[in-house]
Amino acid sequence: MSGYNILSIAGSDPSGGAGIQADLKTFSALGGYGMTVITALTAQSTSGVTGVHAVPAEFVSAQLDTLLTDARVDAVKIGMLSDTGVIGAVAAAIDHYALRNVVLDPVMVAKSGDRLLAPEAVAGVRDELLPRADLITPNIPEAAELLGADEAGSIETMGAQAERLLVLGARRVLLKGGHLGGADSGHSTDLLVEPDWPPRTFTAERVRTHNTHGTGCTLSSAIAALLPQRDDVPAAVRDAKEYLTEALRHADELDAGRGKGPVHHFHAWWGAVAADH
Ligand SMILES: Nc1ncnc2c1ncn2[C@@H]1O[C@H](COP(=O)(O)OP(=O)(O)O)[C@@H](O)[C@H]1O
Ligand SMILES: Cc1ncc(COP(=O)(O)OP(=O)(O)O)c(N)n1
Repeated sequence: MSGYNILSIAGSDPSGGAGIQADLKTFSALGGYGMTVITALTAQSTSGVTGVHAVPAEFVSAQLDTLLTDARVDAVKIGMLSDTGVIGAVAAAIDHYALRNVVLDPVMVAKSGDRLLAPEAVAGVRDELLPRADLITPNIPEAAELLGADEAGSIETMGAQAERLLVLGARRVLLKGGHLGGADSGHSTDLLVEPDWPPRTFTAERVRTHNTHGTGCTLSSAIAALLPQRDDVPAAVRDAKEYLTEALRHADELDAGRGKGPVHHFHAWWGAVAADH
């Protein structure tokens, strides 16, 4: 037996830039075996979302039960969830199957501005899933929605909001700084906050590209793929960010639509770097 099984519980993006499709590309590039439980279909391109068709909660449970009574799962990435019924189904499966290495990307709104989680379901993510995940990876607007606060405008406020998410029951928070403008906009800094450790920052060059569709999905699925390999959250975050930054550097090579294009999962590059770790 070799290799790790990584499960994505998320929505489908036909453009291939975000959601289940981005997750599977990431898992494969990082040496994982990808599995999927689909929570919603979106009609989506690089230019935006024109429709969402949620999978009924009972059928999300059926997918989870069928898969998890058969296969070992070494890590889980949770993305788009749509509604409270689906949130309940996923929370129940985490408990029943004692899922580990659970990374929750609390997806709420696509970069195009289209809503992917019903506003009334935000409380469900906060109360049902946030305490069950080993790591949550909100962006700045998602952290603000979870807290009912204004959006952070500095690394200091990001730190304070991440601490508040710990108080709400999160085990670890990676607050992503991609939406932060301002003085240090030549860099892209994320903040990892966990109990009993000083906050850690992960900084990369800010890649000058318009093509950033799926950055959040790629980062969270890369962390999930790397957690069983590294067995250390900061090391998995460090290497996942390195993978994402390289995928962003190659984004302009793709021609996948007229809007905000996807990042490029550049397999050959990771093969070379993986050998160094
Ligand atoms: N132009 C960029 N160059 C480098 N890293 C970026 C860039 N834009 C976003 N990132 C990184 O991508 C990840 C996700 O970004 P963010 O925009 O904060 O979340 P989301 O994609 O969920 O909205 C973070 O690690 C962030 O630092
Ligand atoms: C089906 C689906 N899931 C998640 C997202 C959001 O993805 P994200 O990585 O945050 O990238 P953007 O859409 O914000 O570029 C999505 N769009 N679709």
